[in-house]
Amino acid sequence: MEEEEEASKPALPDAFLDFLKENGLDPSIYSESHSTPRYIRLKPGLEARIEEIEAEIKWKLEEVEWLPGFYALPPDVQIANSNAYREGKIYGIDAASGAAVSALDISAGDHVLDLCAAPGAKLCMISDLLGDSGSVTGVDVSSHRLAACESALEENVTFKEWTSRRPWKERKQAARIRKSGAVPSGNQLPDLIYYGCHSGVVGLTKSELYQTFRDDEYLSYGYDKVLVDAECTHDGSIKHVQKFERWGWETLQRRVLDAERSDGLTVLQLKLLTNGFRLLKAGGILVYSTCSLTVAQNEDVVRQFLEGNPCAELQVIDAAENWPCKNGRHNIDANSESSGGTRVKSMMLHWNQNEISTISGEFDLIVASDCTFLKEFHNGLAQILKFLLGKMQPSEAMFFGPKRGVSLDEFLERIKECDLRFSIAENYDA
Ligand SMILES: C[S@@+](CC[C@H](N)C(=O)[O-])C[C@H]1O[C@@H](n2cnc3c(N)ncnc32)[C@H](O)[C@@H]1O
Repeated sequence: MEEEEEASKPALPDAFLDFLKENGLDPSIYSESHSTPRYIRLKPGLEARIEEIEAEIKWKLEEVEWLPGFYALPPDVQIANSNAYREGKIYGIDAASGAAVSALDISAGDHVLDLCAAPGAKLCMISDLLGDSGSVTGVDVSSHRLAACESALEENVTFKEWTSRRPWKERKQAARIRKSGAVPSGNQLPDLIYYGCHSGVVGLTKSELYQTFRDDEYLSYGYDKVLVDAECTHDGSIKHVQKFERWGWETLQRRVLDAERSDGLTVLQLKLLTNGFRLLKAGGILVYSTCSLTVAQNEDVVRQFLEGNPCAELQVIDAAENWPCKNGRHNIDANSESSGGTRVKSMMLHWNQNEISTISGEFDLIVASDCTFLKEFHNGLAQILKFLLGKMQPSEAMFFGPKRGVSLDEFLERIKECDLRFSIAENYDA
């Protein structure tokens, strides 16, 4: 029995096993690494030609039911020499990468920023989903990784431009369009920009990119969707960890386990997330993803970001309902079961939403925290409160939040205009 257990143990060095233990991760996920399938994505529009593609790669593809356009195949099936691959009918991309892109909920005409784009698997998929509408901007700091990205794009999508820096004239023009409030025109082919850390993104200058925004200044311009697929320790990529068998386990120490590097990484991750959010239009969607499984590089980074950016809101990913992993909805369902006879339900509600007749006048008590921060939403928020509060019985809304500038006073003016009464209680810890 002991021998059997020993045999099924993954052959990982002790230092990595300690790292997994410290981070509460189960080492058995690495034991199947040699049989973990690889994934490909089919170019949209080729669904009817799947049999022809299977003949070209000499393998029957297994559809990934929860991720449209994705297929699994065993790790030892070679596709690189097949016509299907060479002609760009299929390309290799992990299902988890596909999930991150599908969480962006890309629609035709979107302007998308991929902030850590190289080597470009997700960028290819974003480009595919946009077709010839909208635009995609890829950014990365590593020129050699961007070279790989450029090749991937050349093989898989058409793109307009590859530049280390947008020309001054073009940046000026983009800044003028932004100041005039005009929406950038659609039908742009992907605009690939290697721009180091700054300059050229939606017309922002370097100083604008790094300036601190005023409370009421959060972007009415910017990208519809932003992907921050941050630099990380890659410990969650089973295939990546497997490569250390060839590279030598000693390099794992430097690349994954070095605590100092991890601390530096979490600072970088938070900065990337914060910068990505700055470039997101109000009401846009940002996806933060990593291929690490540690809480420090994921939940902790997101928590710190949300603490510093009260106007950002965490959302349940609608596309994730059928994903074979834990998600927000799983928690909501678990909580609703633990509330006895009380009905618990979640829904998305936009403050300026008009069509909410099914829940209007339903609530005795509404609790909200820290949401009076954005002036442009004060009217919508005050009106929706009036709409939701019960009219036949006494009802009230409680707002919690720190006092910031005059935004609360201004919100209360809108509350008065809606004929609602209010009182303020201040109670701060020393
Ligand atoms: C996880 S990889 C991105 C993978 C890519 N999204 C894909 O699907 O192929 C992280 C990338 O972040 C880049 N990176 C690291 N620091 C950066 C920074 N300050 N700004 C932009 N990119 C950065 C790295 O060069 C690396 O290519």
